[in-house]
Amino acid sequence: MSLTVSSLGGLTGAEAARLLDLHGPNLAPRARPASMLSRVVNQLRDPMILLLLGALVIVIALGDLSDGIIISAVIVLNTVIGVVQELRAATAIAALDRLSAPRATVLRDGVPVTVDGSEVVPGDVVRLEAGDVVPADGAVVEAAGLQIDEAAMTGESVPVGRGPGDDVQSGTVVVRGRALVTITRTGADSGLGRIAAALASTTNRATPLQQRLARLSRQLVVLTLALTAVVFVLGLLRGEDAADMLILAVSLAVAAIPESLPAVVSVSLAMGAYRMAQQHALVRWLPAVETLGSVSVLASDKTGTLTEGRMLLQHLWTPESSWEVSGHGYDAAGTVTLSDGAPDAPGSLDLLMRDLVLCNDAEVHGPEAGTWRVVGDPMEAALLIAALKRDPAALTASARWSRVEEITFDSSTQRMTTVHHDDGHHDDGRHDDGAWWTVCKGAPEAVLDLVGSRPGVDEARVVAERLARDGFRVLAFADALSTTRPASDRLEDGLALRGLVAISDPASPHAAGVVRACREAGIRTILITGDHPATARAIADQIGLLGPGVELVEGDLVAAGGHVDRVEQIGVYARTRPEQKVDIVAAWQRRGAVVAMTGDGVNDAPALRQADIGVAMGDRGTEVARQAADLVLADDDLRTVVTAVAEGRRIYANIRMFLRYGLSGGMAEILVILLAPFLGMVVPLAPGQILWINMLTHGVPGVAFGGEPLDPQDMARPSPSPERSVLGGELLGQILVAGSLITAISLAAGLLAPAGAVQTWVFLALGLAQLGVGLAIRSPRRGLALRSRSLEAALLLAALLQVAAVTWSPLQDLLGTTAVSWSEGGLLLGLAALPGLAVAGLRLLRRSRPGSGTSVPGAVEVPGAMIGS
Ligand SMILES: Nc1ncnc2c1ncn2[C@@H]1O[C@H](COP(=O)(O)OP(=O)(O)OP(=O)(O)O)[C@@H](O)[C@H]1O
Repeated sequence: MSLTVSSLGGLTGAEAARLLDLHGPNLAPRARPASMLSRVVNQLRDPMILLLLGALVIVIALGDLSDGIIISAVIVLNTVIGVVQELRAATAIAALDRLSAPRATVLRDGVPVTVDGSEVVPGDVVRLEAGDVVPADGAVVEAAGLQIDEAAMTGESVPVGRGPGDDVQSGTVVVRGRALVTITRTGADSGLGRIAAALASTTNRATPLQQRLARLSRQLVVLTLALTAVVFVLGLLRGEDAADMLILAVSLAVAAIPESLPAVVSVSLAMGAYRMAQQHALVRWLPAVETLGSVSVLASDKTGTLTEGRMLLQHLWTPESSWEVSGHGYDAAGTVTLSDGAPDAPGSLDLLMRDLVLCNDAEVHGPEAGTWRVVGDPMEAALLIAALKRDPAALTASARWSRVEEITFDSSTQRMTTVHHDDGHHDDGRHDDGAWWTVCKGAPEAVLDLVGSRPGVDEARVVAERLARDGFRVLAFADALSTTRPASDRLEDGLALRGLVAISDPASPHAAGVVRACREAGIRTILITGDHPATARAIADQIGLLGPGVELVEGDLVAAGGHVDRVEQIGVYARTRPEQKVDIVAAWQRRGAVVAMTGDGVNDAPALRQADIGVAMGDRGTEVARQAADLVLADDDLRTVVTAVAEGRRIYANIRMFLRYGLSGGMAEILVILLAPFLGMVVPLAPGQILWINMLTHGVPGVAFGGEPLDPQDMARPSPSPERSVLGGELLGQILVAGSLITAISLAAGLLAPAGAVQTWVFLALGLAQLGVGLAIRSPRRGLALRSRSLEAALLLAALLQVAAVTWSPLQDLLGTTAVSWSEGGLLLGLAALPGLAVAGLRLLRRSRPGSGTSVPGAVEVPGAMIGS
């Protein structure tokens, strides 16, 4: 405890504020935001836009002014929309960045407080412990077993020991021990600042989905150019007019371009991430939004994730007697009383209590309003609170034992040991050399093996096993008194059993609901814990993780690779070490699972990175875990993972819905142009008309598709992995069906058209049919919720504009259309409705087929009203 009662009081709040003004915030220099010009140029460099520019040159050369105007308008509009969307996405991402900013614990006015990493100033005293990221450069003032991983700065991944006087650099990670550090340099002056400045020029990479879509559009462009050339040459060979053929070729090129595709995707992702943030799910990098929907396994840790994490010490046991502790959570109220029929043994209780206080790194402050405020490990705090219930002066009474040495807690040894020295001043005035008191606490197996076969040990094993079966986390304590200082390499020699404590950490009231919601959503939940198998089993039983055919195994089996062939049967892993989490995740991934995994410890970082979606708790997790995670739960609530998964699925489904809509329309346009000449229609659509259709059908409803609610069917199973083709599954087939239907009715319209009105009829039928298909593929609605009607509104607006194009004379002139009569209009409308009706009919048929997922319960219990509408 020497570090917590340090003479270092840190800065006062006022000094810190002044220094913050003077030195500026502790932020790494950011990449300069792209200039407007570079954003515009970026848009124009898009291959699709280049193709349009080519088309523009050709139509102008041919003297086709109205088509030229439309093409120019589309280029300008596309660029403006692209830039605006990019800016919106950038703003959303910047907001996310701010939300997931690192934090630091500094001493202000002598009290440890958690502040934003950016508020750390030179002169601040920062408290570091395992799992912290050093927030700025500083010098170590006090340290206990401090080990720092400097890989971020030096690339050297073996942790190095650091002691008083040594420097620590910002961005490095505390893997063990604790320290107080005085900050010397912050922000751009610090080590990380220098690295960040060097990296500031690197730009954000596209997400996998964006990359695949970019590839898809490049392929479309190449395909189009090839088709265009073929059509052009064939037409010339047939003896058609060269200018006509050129216009046809340009039309074809224009038709095939899904202009709005990249914008729809990037905006869907960024806005989705922003919406998730509002629901407390902070996505730390955009591709995670895509992957989230595909998660099929959720590997959760126990403490604080599936349990409440508010621990309460309830039983104490020594070989002499046993006691019960009453109270709730961190409430100050509670008493320590002898168990029924147990003999009174105050001496043994006193010594156990002293061990609880001494071998402990937590702090409690208060109580305020009857409750302690806890700093540090909640389990250790529970020990302090129990000691205070017995003796309100317990902490001061133990203060004369100053800690002189320690072996910090390590998940792999599952114990910690501290050595304390008493200065030799006795209450009666005597004085001697003092005494050394060594305390070891940890998992019962770890501690009891250490003390060997001394009296009480066998009974302790039995008691520990019984308490663990009741769901308690059990810790064993052993200690030793000596008149000489124990040798550093033999601290744990000669320890004798002191006793056991049982700590309850009840299952969170939401845990069972999360497991159920995940199951309904096609996600398998597994529990990975460092705790005793009996404790793990008790919790797993309560939350419905274990059932017939589901096994609980221990970490040793994982170490031996025994889990690999039977991961599907294993529901709970107990006594696992952090490094084994990586093996468990990898075994699932080899089976094709997409794994989300929670973790909070410093050792969890590798597993968080290995998982497809690493999940960290925003409040409770260590800084390292947060920085290694893809998803940070700002409310520390596991239910938020389910919300985020639902949002991920919604985004993915909507992108695919838009692809289905956009690509089937594009396909129809190409087929109509390619096939029409064989039916005697040389140029069935002018380039301007095609662009008009594209602008209407994609532009207006495009954004609305991104806002579509989640189809309850999609909540029943993970989305296809984004690693697979975007067009995978049924999507390609659906595009072909809808595209062919639209083609058929458009060609029919052309054939039915009176002489001179072919283009108008094809134009009207093709545009309206696409909108009809859009209406048919949108996600099903429940009730009449107005909020979710934006797609219908967008489609209606587009339909009205399409009609205006053949009825309003300025647009008629621009697009080269002619008026249609009411009866002709009715006929065309009926024709245009057919593809949409057919698509809707096919969908009804598919949904009513048994096993198609209709029977899946739509009501998934997740917070927030994100699912459904
Ligand atoms: N501060 C500590 N001092 C001594 N022993 C501890 C301490 N913390 C945990 N232990 C022991 O080590 C075991 C493993 O703890 P660890 O923190 O590695 O588990 P974990 O995987 O984080 O557990 P969970 O999944 O419940 O979060 C615990 O069951 C406990 O017996």
